[in-house]
Amino acid sequence: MAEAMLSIRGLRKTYRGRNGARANDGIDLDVAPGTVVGLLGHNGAGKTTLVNQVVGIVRPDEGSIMVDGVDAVAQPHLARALVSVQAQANVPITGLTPRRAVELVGRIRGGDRAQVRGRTAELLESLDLMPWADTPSQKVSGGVARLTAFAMTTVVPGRLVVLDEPTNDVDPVRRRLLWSHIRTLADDGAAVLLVTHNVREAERVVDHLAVLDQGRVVAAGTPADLAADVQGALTVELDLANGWRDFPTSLGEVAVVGQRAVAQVDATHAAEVVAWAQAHVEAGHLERYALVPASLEDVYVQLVGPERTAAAVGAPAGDEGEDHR
Ligand SMILES: Nc1ncnc2c1ncn2[C@@H]1O[C@H](COP(=O)(O)OP(=O)(O)OP(=O)(O)O)[C@@H](O)[C@H]1O
Repeated sequence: MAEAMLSIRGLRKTYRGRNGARANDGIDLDVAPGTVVGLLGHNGAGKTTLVNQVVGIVRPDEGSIMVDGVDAVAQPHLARALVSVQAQANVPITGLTPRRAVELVGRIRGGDRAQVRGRTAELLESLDLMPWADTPSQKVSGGVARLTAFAMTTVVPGRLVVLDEPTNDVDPVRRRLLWSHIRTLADDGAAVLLVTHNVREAERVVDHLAVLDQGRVVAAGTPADLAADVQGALTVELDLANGWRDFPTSLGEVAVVGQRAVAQVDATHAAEVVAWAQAHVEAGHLERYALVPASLEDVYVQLVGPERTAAAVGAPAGDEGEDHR
């Protein structure tokens, strides 16, 4: 990997207060120019805390954060100038239109008027936002507001671009446009740190992934490295007819949600499973079935587990603000 634009070592942060959440517990992470690094993790895993420390909103207890050789803990204002951030919550743009908001940020970030105008039009066009370009912000949908926030972040991108859940609220067609923009940002030389829950889609654009769980990196590598764990595994998806539930023991643990059942099977049992499923389609017990290679999302779920996810969605530790700069 080229020399890192963002280099994090031994990052620790515990929020003070009643519940004392240990949000980051010794994180190491590098993002090189020209690459997209995906940061995955369940709700409360510590992703936003990490981002907030990179941009100097939250002060780490321990560890170092270097942005292009600048010590972001000691000199957050210098580091911030090198970073563009799309925060998890959209910055309010009341009184502006998407076009005005994007142009304004471009000018604030030092872009020249004509360049900013051109780049804004290009972004609005390619994200399919032109129908709302000149609509007052209070009348645009959540997805359009999210895409506008992305355009504001990338109109004059920093050398490090941090995107915290950029696809939230965005429809599937525009999500594709967005993913391709994210890839282009890196291909044009930016180092991109992408926080997302959308494992399936992120897999197509990231070069490296880090999975956070309870404030620690529990797995890291390329999508292929991480998916190697499930090579040879298949996922069978069944659409059940009329509440039918008679699964053979060879399917192992079957997760049923409503009329949909999902199980992992070994590739060596594929023919047997297909024969079984086909017979039950013909008998009217199954509407349809599909056998697909196990995905990175399956690896992710194995790593962080649904029970952890449920536990993490508890009440926040409180103490808002005290630890903020
Ligand atoms: N300002 C704060 N004061 C106290 N605790 C906090 C604060 N911000 C976050 N926490 C706690 O720190 C832990 C990590 O939170 P964080 O927001 O970093 O997770 P996350 O991975 O970004 O979650 P999500 O995907 O839901 O945004 C959680 O237990 C959370 O409740």
